[in-house]
Amino acid sequence: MNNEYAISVNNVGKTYRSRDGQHNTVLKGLDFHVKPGQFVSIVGQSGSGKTTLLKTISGLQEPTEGEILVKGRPIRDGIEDIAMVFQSPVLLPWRNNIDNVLLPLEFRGTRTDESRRYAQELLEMVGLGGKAQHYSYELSGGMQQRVAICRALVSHPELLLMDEPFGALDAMTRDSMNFEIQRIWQTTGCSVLFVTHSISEAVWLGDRVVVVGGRPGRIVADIAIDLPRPRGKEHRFSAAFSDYTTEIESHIGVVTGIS
Ligand SMILES: Nc1ncnc2c1ncn2[C@@H]1O[C@H](COP(=O)(O)OP(=O)(O)OP(=O)(O)O)[C@@H](O)[C@H]1O
Repeated sequence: MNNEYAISVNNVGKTYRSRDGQHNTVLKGLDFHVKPGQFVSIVGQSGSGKTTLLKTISGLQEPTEGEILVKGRPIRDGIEDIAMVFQSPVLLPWRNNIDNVLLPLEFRGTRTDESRRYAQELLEMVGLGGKAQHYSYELSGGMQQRVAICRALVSHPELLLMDEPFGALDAMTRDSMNFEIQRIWQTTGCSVLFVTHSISEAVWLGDRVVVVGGRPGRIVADIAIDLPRPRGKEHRFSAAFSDYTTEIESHIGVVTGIS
């Protein structure tokens, strides 16, 4: 079995069946592999199946065709080292921030004194060390999303799946969260799949940008982003950056007929 990849998506398809028997094939023949520690951005038109892809990789739903391997093992083996971050942080309002971070470990029955220390460390890493005992309603949207990221990281995931995590944030907060997530990723070394509607965010963060498009959705482009790390603001204004965004825009347009 191939353990070389953090994730292998092999010929994956997904068809939803509605109650009245209608079939909607959302993804078909998807094939791609993610190396350990890679940051892969995923872009595509609304409705192209990006969220479906992430949910299928996470094991939240099963593929109708093909298979997904995480570190060479089928997802149905109950792989625990995957964590997901959604657009909305969904923190429990009756628990303080550190107890929200610790929630996944409580669900698994693996919470220890050491995990509390680690949760505090994570909050400090995202600049919220002083807010551990506060509640989510006392935080801004960006701060809440940082707590949600800590909650995803507390179980030391090797694979972090992020579905438009910064989509609800204002442009300035989103910018600073991009720096934050780059730093977190470089510190933890986990592999990341990052869905976004922002092509520039996808390019700035990604080692690769995968474009999903068509009906049913398939991979229409997989572009390696050869920009130095760590990336700073200046990279957003480079000629190479602009070439990448133009190329990706053209792939999204080709599939939809928009040019
Ligand atoms: N649970 C479900 N049952 C039936 N159809 C679904 C389900 N989830 C998604 N779909 C359909 O699958 C298609 C793809 O949806 P999905 O949310 O994966 O796209 P997306 O690319 O993430 O969209 P967006 O960018 O707007 O978030 C849509 O037509 C949607 O209506």
